[in-house]
Amino acid sequence: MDDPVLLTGSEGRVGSAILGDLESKYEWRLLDREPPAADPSHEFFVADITDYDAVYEAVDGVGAVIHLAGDPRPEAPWNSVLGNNIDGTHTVMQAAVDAGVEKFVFASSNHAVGAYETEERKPDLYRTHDEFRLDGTELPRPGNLYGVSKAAGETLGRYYHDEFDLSVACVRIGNLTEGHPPIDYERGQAMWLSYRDCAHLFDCCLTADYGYEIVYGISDNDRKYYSIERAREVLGYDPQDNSAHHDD
Ligand SMILES: NC(=O)C1=CN([C@@H]2O[C@H](COP(=O)(O)OP(=O)(O)OC[C@H]3O[C@@H](n4cnc5c(N)ncnc54)[C@H](O)[C@@H]3O)[C@@H](O)[C@H]2O)C=CC1
Ligand SMILES: O=C1O[C@H](COP(=O)(O)O)[C@@H](O)[C@H](O)[C@H]1O
Repeated sequence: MDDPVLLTGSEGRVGSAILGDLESKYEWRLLDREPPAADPSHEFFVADITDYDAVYEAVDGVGAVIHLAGDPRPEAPWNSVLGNNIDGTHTVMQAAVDAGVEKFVFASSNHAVGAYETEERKPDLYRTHDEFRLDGTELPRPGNLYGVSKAAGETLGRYYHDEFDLSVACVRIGNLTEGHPPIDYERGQAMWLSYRDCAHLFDCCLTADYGYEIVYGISDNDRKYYSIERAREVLGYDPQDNSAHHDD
């Protein structure tokens, strides 16, 4: 990717994992509604993603977008996910298509499929002996309104791919935690995504060729109920971390 890359939600946790490893690899444009904490070393747009004109200005001239901005709270209320996650994602995708962007990487979530974790399956599906796997071909099954908003973002991506030929990768991110997997939290350990695997996976999304993809964003954990085979095959994802290699 020789053209600049727009990173929305750059001031958050996922943004810092991505920039931590990839800052010097791409020419970044950063966008967040919060101003940068320090002097930014990249072009920075303070804007709300529901503001089409501001987003278009940021996206015009980039080759790819990594879209992270949104309300990340599983308990977020409808008015917030409707505005920040659904309207915001629609605005960024529409502006990307209008500006002729080729590739769009969408931060989806494990919560788009959270309701597959039924009482019958829990807690066994969080453990190594259990062979239950979601692989991205299943229908969305959200367990909260936040998950509904992520499923909506994936569907918007499908539409913009089919109608406008935008390459779209939806990454159903698990639990991004810095330095070590979540402690005393089996579910979080099964879906742990380390910072370096996060940066590597989004790097793969910028460099691989694809049409429309849904992949899971977790490290290569022994415990897992999300398959990472599609991410390996299509994107060349080769994670280095595993929650089993930590003591907690
Ligand atoms: N951290 C995690 O483990 C996971 C994160 N995700 C998704 O990844 C994305 C990033 O998550 P985090 O970095 O953890 O969240 P975060 O809250 O740390 O960062 C989100 C950033 O987006 C910005 N933002 C929010 N609404 C905005 C708007 N309307 N306009 C402009 N900027 C806006 C915020 O100011 C913030 O800097 C979110 O879409 C979240 O749903 C998905 C699964 C897991
Ligand atoms: O989508 C998200 O998922 C992670 C993990 O979910 P949790 O239910 O184990 O907390 C969450 O931490 C993050 O905030 C959210 O955006």
